[in-house]
Amino acid sequence: MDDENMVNKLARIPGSLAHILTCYRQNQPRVQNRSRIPQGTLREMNSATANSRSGLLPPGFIANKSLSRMAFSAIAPPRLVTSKVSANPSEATRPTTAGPYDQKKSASVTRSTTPAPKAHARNNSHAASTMSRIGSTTARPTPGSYTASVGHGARPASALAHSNSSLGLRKPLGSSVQRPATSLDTHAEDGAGSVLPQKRKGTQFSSINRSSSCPVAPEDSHRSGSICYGSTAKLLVPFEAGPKEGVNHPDQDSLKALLDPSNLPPKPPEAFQNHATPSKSYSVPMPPVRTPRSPKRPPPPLFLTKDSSTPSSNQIFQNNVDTEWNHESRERNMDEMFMTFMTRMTQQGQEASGWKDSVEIYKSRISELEKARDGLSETNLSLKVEMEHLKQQLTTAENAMKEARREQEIALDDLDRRQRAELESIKQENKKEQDATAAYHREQLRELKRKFDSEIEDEKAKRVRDLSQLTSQSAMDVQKSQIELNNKERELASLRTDFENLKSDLDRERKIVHDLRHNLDTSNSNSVTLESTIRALKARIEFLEGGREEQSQAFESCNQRMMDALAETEATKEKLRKEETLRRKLHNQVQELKGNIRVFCRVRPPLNNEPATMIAPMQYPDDAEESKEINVQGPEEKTSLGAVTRKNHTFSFDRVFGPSSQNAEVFDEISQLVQSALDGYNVCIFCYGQTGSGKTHTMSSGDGMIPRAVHQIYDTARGLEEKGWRYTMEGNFVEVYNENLNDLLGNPDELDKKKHEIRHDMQRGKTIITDINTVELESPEMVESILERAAANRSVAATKANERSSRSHSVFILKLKGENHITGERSEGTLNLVDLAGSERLSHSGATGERLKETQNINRSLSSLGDVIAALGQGKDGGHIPYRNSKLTYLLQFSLGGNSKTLMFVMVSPLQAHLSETLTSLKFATKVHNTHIGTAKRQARVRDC
Ligand SMILES: Nc1ncnc2c1ncn2[C@@H]1O[C@H](COP(=O)(O)OP(=O)(O)OP(=O)(O)O)[C@@H](O)[C@H]1O
Repeated sequence: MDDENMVNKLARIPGSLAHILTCYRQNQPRVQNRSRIPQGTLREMNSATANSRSGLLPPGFIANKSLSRMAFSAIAPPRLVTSKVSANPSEATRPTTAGPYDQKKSASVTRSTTPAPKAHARNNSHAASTMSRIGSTTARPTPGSYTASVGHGARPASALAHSNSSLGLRKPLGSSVQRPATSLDTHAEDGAGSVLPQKRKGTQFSSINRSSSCPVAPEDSHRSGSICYGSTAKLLVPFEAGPKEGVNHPDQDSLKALLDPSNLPPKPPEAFQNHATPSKSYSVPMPPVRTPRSPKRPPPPLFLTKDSSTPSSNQIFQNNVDTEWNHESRERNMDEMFMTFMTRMTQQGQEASGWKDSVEIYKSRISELEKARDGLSETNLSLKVEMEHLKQQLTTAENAMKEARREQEIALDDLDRRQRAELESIKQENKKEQDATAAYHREQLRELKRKFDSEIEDEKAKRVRDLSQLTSQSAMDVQKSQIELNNKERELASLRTDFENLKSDLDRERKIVHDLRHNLDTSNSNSVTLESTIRALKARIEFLEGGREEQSQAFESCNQRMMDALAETEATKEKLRKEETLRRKLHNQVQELKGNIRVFCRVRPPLNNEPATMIAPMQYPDDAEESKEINVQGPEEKTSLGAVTRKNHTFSFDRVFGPSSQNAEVFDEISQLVQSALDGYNVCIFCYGQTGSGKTHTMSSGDGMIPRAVHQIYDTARGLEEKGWRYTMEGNFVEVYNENLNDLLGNPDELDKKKHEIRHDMQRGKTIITDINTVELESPEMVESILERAAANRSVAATKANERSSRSHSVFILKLKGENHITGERSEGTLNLVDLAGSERLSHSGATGERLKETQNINRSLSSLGDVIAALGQGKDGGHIPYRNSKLTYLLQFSLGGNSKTLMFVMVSPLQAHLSETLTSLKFATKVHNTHIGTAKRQARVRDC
């Protein structure tokens, strides 16, 4: 009673669960779900709710927890879950009053919760039509709608609903329905005890989720009314089995039958499966099910679980018995249950006939399949034939392929052979090219070697030339130093002389002073004497004034004697002039008698750095007498018997000067030729000999022939002044180098650059050189400056090229013009002092390049000189004399002819090393010496007086 009171109290609370249940009981439309809850259940719920609110847990709460949850879930508004989407909505919404054997309205069962319209379309071809689930719709709410079906394809995913729709659930309760055995299924049967193959359990024919991985959560399952059974699933079975649900017995056996997997509908035939869509949705021909409609409202649902804690159906039933329901309603229920049972029985009968129809359908299907199998067999046979044909083609193709492979191998072999042959030929060509390239490179190497050798030779020759140039430069420097030393010595001597003179002057002054003092004394005494003399003279005047006539006569006699003396003096001078003319004539005759070309030989002394071992043996047989011979021992020669012998070469000249001879002695011999130049003759004195033999020393040294000649000329000219002669002297100093004329008194920078031409006045016998500096020698001292200037220019030129003194001819030209103002005579002579270049032979010099050119020019000019002398010696004065063969002979044309006097110095080196050149020079000089040049002609004119 307390509970009832409590329930009543709760029922009065609007919105409370008890209130809702009360309203529901009174058929008041307060909620959509009009579930009828059994009193017992309601009481339990009320009790649980009360306990819950009071915070006390009633006994068995835990065991009944899920049940309580189900209770809440049961009163919740039905949830619409689409478990199947019919391909034909009209069919889905069609009432379940369709004919049970209408195949178009056969049930369609799907496992998928997703719509699969195509599956329905395909199933149509197998006479599987969509079967709308029989059940109530939302438009017709059912109070116990845990299995609330859907309208228009939307219904809760109720497992029971599936059960109803499946074939298995249409069978009578407690019996398993085996699907028709077909030939296709035989292989799938596993033992006699199994009603269905194990693999088919829980497969396509049931929408009951058997695995623990139920797609719907347990709680959701409660709401949706689906059944998930497994290890953790709780079973929710609608107590109120709606007519469309097919579960009309709330007893335990019926529930077990529902849950028995063997009651699931059989697997559709394989042929059907073959045509099933991948969506795993398929249709099976369903036996016609006639859905009975419950004439009355179904009893209130009974909540059951599979758990042991759930009271069994008997208990429930016992509880129901214990409830306070009235008997009338129970009788009504029993009647209804009986009616339902009867309906079910009738339905089962109808289903049995439906199964028979299904068997018939299966049989026809089997026959169709057998036909199909026959067709497939034929197809298989044709395919085999085709396979055989293909095998033959394959064999043929393999043979062809082998043949092609063999041909390809042959072709590859040929190609390989050809490539080897080509490779071999390429190798041979490469080898030839390499040989040719190597030969070409060897030739280039040889050419380069030759080129480098020649360059090395040139460089060596150049170095040798430079060395020689340096040597000669140093020799020149030594010579210069020696000249400077000589000058200094001369200056010192002159200073000493001056000192001596000053000393003597001082002595003389002292003597003069002494004399003056003495004279003063004498004068004093003389003055006394003079005074006495004056007195005596006064007495004499007085006496003479008495004898004037006698004195006049004596004066006239003295004057006459003086006039006689003057006449006698004039006669004497005239006689002297005549004697001078006669002397010149006689001098010239003497010179002519001596020969117009004379040869002197001079041997220079050994130098300090030349020991006696280097000196060649030379003897001077007539040194004490005339000194005209020289004996030279030739180089050692081996006789046929092996004895070493030396030839004696004796040469005879106009004069031979030995090593001890001095320039003064030499000049004495040539001074007469200088006099001849003063007398108006052309004189040519040249030195011939090899380099270093003493030519420059003889000709141009401080006491050489040139300065001595100038001094002599000055002295002679001064002496001739009293005889009426006045002389003017002009000097030129030129150089013939490489057949070019250079002015040694000009600008040194113009050496070898400025061109000078030689012009001859054939009528006057004069030679003119263009653009040449002429120095008038006003004093004999000027010749020294001339010589120094020329030597300086040659040294400058030597630094530019080589030793010019030995590689060029130098010609000092002194033009002497004399005029006798008494007699009117004029003379014009030329003195040429020539220092020839070294006469060494080309083969001995070993010269190359520029030096070779010099040597060739030197040899040519010396050879031309010899030719000219030889031509003159042959008496061809009127004939052709080859003066033009060289610049030197052309320059000396009027000094080498018949009216000129020529003196040749052959200079000899005392060195053994120069012996060969010495002999050559002496032989050449002998030839010149043996030449007789015709009578010289004096260039003198006598002015008509
Ligand atoms: N009679 C001599 N007495 C002393 N020394 C001499 C004599 N003759 C030559 N010499 C010396 O010998 C050296 C060579 O003489 P020199 O230069 O005159 O020869 P060269 O024939 O003129 O040579 P180059 O042809 O090169 O001019 C000089 O040092 C010179 O002083």
